[in-house]
Amino acid sequence: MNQLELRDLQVVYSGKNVLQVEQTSFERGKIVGIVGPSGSGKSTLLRVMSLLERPATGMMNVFGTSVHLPSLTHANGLALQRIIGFVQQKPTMFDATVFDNVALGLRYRKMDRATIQARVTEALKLVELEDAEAQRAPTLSGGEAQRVALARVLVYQPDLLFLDEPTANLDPYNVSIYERVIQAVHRQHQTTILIVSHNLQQARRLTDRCLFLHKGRIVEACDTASFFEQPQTSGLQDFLCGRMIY
Ligand SMILES: Nc1ncnc2c1ncn2[C@@H]1O[C@H](COP(=O)(O)OP(=O)(O)OP(=O)(O)O)[C@@H](O)[C@H]1O
Repeated sequence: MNQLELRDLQVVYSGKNVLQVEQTSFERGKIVGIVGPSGSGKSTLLRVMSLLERPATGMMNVFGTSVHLPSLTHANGLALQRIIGFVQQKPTMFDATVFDNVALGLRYRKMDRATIQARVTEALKLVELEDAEAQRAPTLSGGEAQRVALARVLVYQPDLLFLDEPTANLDPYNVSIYERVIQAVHRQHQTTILIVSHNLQQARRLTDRCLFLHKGRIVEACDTASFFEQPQTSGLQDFLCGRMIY
């Protein structure tokens, strides 16, 4: 099965339903944008799909393998976790060199030194930070840190790449590097990419498909051109026009 699918997903915080998805699927090898107002559940959705958080209910089927998310243990989820690359909104840089930060996932996978060296060099070159290998990661600028965070997941060549507001707070130069990298990775590896973005132009530039999340529900999901040119619901129409929606 060439799909990533969610069914009967529900996330509840302090008695409040913050995410409720009956069914949605993502075609393998596509870039999908997730947009919606602040607090609509976008980051929660990515955290749950990255297995960092367990929902109250929900099944996820990843290319034919089905998992019951609430009961998934760390040990049972490990194989799946290893094909997922998640870059969080505010990535943590460990107090080590850029090289060691990027090598982390490969060391967990017990790869040999030569492979680690080659993969890290390649990933840093891709994000245009090959000269920063020896720099202490906490001294990086915000834009550089975001690119290192991306290199840190690209280095293990994930099948699924989840990006949460990857270019918020970056200048146009860093945004364009970041977008080029995403497109190059997608072209080369046909990675399935989900990207949360408040930058509607970016969602339009990068994605094949978009979904609109409002109050924890997927209200609209379609190809990117239709999403922006023919929004069906008043919620999405208002959102795209910059009107406050409730
Ligand atoms: N750990 C938590 N405990 C309680 N409530 C939470 C927790 N995490 C998120 N929430 C709530 O869940 C809702 C969805 O949050 P989420 O961060 O997923 O929204 P978002 O769409 O990503 O927002 P933004 O665009 O502002 O980043 C919000 O109302 C938020 O306050």
